Amino acid sequence: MEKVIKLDISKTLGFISQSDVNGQATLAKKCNETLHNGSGKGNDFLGWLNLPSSITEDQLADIENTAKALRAKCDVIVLVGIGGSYLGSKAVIDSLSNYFDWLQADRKNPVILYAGNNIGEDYLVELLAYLKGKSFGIINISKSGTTTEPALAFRILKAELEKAVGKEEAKNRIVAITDAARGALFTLATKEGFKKYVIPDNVGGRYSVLTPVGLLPIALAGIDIRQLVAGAVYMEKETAPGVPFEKNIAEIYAVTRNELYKKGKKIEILANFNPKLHYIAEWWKQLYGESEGKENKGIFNASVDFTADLHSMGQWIQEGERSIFETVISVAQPNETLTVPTDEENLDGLNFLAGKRVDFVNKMAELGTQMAHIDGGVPNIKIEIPKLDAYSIGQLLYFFEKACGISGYILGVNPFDQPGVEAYKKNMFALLDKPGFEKESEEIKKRI
Ligand SMILES: O=P(O)(O)OC[C@H]1O[C@H](O)[C@H](O)[C@@H](O)[C@@H]1O
Repeated sequence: MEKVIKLDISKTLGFISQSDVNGQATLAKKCNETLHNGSGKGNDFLGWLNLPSSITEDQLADIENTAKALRAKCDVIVLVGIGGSYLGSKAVIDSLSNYFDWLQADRKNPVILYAGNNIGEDYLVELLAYLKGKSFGIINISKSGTTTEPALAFRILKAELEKAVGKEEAKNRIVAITDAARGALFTLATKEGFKKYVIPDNVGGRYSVLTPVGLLPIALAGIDIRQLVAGAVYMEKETAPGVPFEKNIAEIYAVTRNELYKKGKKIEILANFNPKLHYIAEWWKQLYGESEGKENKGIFNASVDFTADLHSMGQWIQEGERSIFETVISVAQPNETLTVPTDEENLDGLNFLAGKRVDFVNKMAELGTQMAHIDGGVPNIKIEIPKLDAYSIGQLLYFFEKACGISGYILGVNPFDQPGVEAYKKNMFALLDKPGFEKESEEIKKRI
């Protein structure tokens, strides 16, 4: 079996035509070239493009050593971060770990928990209660170093860690990943003497999974980051502008989704048939949503976990407004084997499946769903990954990143900024009387 991911757009034809797709080949190629020659919008954020092939042995070894040192000290690691500062790690860790990993008592790797991605008071209190008496460490990730949610969680967690092990030992258990020279987290980490990793200036948060932002937590979870990077390196080559359009899956995916969008398919639903992929979709939603949703345009990104959501959103997908298309991530081979047992009494009527793999049942659900949805007017793009391993996931991440850059340029937006995210922050700061927001505070309070 080939160990590469495959893209199949044949089930969109009928909604769009092959000549619609081919007709955009030159534009897609131009957009891909524009990314590589750095002449497009947001060209100060293109560091992710060659990231896989430029990661050095020293960088990988350093990350692995830090992971080893933390692993030796900590049974639990709290990853503090929001958006691009945690979604990539969680996506990879969840997709490549035993689903019940966090319940295992005899562990080789620390449990990874998350904070700073919400402002839930109960969440933090319950987390602190869990951490009591545990040997824990913190990885604090913030590109800007000024994001409120992680800063707030870190302040609380750091105080707790210092209370538990003392200020000196806490320093050995805290790693900060942030800007090279700016931001509150940079200042704090420098002053306190925490181990620091840098998020390069030219890599935006949602494109940062292959920097220490993703690699350190992923390594801590016991995942082979070299294989992850190797998969991304492979995809970097396969999606380069020199690769002809017919073979360039990033260009084809970017074109296909834009052609569907032009035909009124304004919502893309990323579907999986494996619960471990849930957070890959969450990561993908930030990647595409923040990259393309601007200037009053852009596909709306949604996601579903099948077959669970066939029993909830399945109805809408089958018969609701015909404004959607579906992109399915299909895993060709499971890592484990389980066959349906025979039951003499057959009271549940399932003996027709006896001896069949559970994955065979899943694959028939997938095929049946694809056919039903196409019949219902939902174009279907299929992305097949060979199996859930680090090499395949590395390919998948880079594939989505590359296609996103191309797709954003096809749409005509800057895929590397996110000006709209500031609106809620400004209001929140005004409402909280943050120093520097006095005028906004006065204004907003009149509106309440
Ligand atoms: O890493 P940080 O600077 O803390 O940013 C975390 C996240 O929040 C911001 O508001 C942006 O919208 C995201 O793109 C970013 O990933």
